[in-house]
Amino acid sequence: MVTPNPSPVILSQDELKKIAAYKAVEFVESGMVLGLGTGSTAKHAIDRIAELLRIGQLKNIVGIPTSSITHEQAVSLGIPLSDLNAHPILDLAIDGADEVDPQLNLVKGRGGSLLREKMVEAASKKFIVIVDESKLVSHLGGTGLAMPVEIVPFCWEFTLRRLEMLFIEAGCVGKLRVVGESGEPYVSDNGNYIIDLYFKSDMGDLKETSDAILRLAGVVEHGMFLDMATTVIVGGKLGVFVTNK
Ligand SMILES: O=C[C@H](O)[C@H](O)[C@H](O)COP(=O)(O)O
Repeated sequence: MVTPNPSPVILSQDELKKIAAYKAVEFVESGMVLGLGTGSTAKHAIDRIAELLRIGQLKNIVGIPTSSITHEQAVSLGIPLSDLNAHPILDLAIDGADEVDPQLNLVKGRGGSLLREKMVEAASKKFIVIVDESKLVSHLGGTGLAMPVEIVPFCWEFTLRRLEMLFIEAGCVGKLRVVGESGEPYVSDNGNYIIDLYFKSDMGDLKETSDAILRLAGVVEHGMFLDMATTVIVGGKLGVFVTNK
């Protein structure tokens, strides 16, 4: 489905994110338990949900945040929150992504959140992904950008080398994510480190790649979200595109 952009004005990337986010919020209904995503696109959706709650167009929403930063945003906007213990099944989750392939597989986590996102989104009956069109790729990892893997801090260099060895034929290089120029490891919401994997050639079969990473002791989770999204909403210069699985 395509909603054409009626405006001839050139929209910024952030405006395209906002359009996708607002479209996703049209799928939110009163009484829903909602997974609240993380990142600059999800932030727009959360702002919009809070606005609709404020003006009474939405009622009785319970939000399940996917990161501490989203938790803070939702609290500051007065969105009622809970967790997976109290709500093991969610009606809908809305979140951004770093890459989306034609089968609606995703790379997520370049902003540092992936484990809580995956837990919440895997527990949702529906998962709407919101992106601007720059996130669309023909195959995951083909952009040469990072595929994040969350690992335990214990002997992280050992785990990094093991990850590289797994994909040595694909020319895989791993880098510990650090905070700015400090050189200090980035620490996730869960107290873990993140290794960014860069593939010189194709990642290969995605399911096999996923399984191989998850089999490695020391790995907590990775940023490939395979077969999880039920809908992707893309904000593009020609309009908003909605694709359902
Ligand atoms: O780690 C961050 C999350 O997975 C984000 O949802 C993802 O990076 C997309 O973020 P943004 O909407 O800011 O591009």
